[in-house]
Order: sequence, then structure tokens, then C-alpha cells
Amino acid sequence: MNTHPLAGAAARLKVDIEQKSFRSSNGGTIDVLHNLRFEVAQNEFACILGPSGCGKTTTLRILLGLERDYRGTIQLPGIAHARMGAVFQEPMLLPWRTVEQNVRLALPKDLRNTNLDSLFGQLGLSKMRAFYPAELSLGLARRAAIARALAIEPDILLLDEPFVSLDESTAQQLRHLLMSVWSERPTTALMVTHNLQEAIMLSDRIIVLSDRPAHVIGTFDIRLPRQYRNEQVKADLLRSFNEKFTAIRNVP
Ligand SMILES: Nc1ncnc2c1ncn2[C@@H]1O[C@H](COP(=O)(O)OP(=O)(O)OP(=O)(O)O)[C@@H](O)[C@H]1O
Repeated sequence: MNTHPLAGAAARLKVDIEQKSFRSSNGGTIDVLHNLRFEVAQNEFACILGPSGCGKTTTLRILLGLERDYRGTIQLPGIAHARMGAVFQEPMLLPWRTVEQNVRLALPKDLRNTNLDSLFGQLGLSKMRAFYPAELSLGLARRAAIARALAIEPDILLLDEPFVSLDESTAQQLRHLLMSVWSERPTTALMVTHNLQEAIMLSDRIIVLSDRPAHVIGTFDIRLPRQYRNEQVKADLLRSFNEKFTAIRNVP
């Protein structure tokens, strides 16, 4: 579990990063984020969409407190310390621990004896609790990583392309599983994705970033509840998105 001292009383996530750059190997400067400003309301599920290399992962790393060298401010949801759940492209499970042990290790003290039956059940992991990561397919390992992030009852859930490099039917199954667990206990969520269809299926709002150095070029709000987003509705949303962001040619 990762807690972060920048939690504020307000429940929303507020990002205001004036400047984030890296030193390149040849001694130059890579400007990654410049005046990146956005907010995510309490219990909103937002997706960040943007060109490859524009700074999406860097933004999540700043929120997680893994990158501290930047100019700007962030405010995280939560009262004193934001409880942060994170899911990365790599499941990052400890290989010498079982699925259940991996999840339990992440639990804060107040949840240490929590009953995980329902969470494992919802994610289809009931029979794999005693499995070791090497015994899991990538899809199952990702489910375990999602279980670990949600088990801590996070104030904010950060997801960095959690469905990438899965076959489409496994990815779709996982998207449905994530949504069914998240809908039961909604929390403020921010997910990085390259996949516009995925963003339209999952999110309440899509935050579209420019090329590097990244700033927000616009947001796309989807107010319609997810259960009404059938294929026709999703196609309409896709069309409206493309009309609004005609400049973005490289999103699928
Ligand atoms: N530790 C680092 N040192 C130097 N440069 C870095 C470092 N981390 C990231 N970068 C550079 O910063 C830029 C943004 O990287 P980042 O991973 O945040 O982009 P991204 O939008 O998540 O990319 P992708 O869509 O390909 O996953 C890239 O040019 C990357 O090479």
C-alpha cells in the first residue's frame, strides 16, 4: 500500500503540475509535463488518453509519490493520508508469496483481518488464492494485482494500462470484472490507456493530453450510466469524441 501525505479534506483529485522534466543521457533536458492541470471528482472514474511518450506514466508516478522532482501541486482525495491502490502493466507480484499472501501483505493494519472471500469471488480468483504467481496466466496475475489494489479500500485507484498485451476477450472480461467490483465500492479512479474504446466503456470522463510536454487539450464527459452504453451508444460516443478531437489522429 502507498499512502501519500498530500491528501486534502476535499475528496477530489486536483493536479496542477507546472513543470516536470528529466535529464537525458546526453545532458539535455526532456520536458515532459508543462502546465498539466485537471481534476477528478470524488468517485469519478477518469481516463487519461494521450500520444505515446507524452508523460502519462510520469503523471501517475508523481501522484504515487515516486517522482518528487517537479514544480507544481497535487491534492489527493482522502482525509489525512490518501490510501492509494495502483495497478501497473506488470502485475508485480512477489513470486515467493501466494496470491492471497500478496494481497494480504498490502493491507493496512485496520484491514488486516478483513474477509477477502467476496473480492476474490468477484474477480474469479477463489480457486487461485493458494497459487503462486508463476502458476498464473498474465490475465490471472493482472486480476490478482487488481485484487491487491482494491483490497486496501483505496481513496484513489491509479491504473496504468492494466489491460495491455492481453488478448481482446481476456481484456474485455477483465474490464467487466473491474467495473463490477469498482461499482460496488466506487472510489476516485484514474486510468492511463491508449485505447479509446476502453476509455468510452469505462470512464465518466476522458482527459486528453497533448504531445510532450503534455498539457490537457480537452476533456470528454460521459454522463450516461455504463449499463446504457450498448454498442450503438458507444459508436455514437466514439463519433462525438472524434468530432471534438479531430486533431488527435493517433488514437485507435
Ligand atoms: N527516469 C527517466 N529519465 C529520463 N527520461 C524519462 C524517464 N522516465 C520517463 N522519461 C521520458 O519521459 C517521457 C514520458 O515518459 P512516460 O513514460 O511518462 O510517457 P507515457 O505517455 O506514459 O508513454 P507510453 O504511452 O509510451 O507508455 C518519455 O520521453 C520518456 O522517455
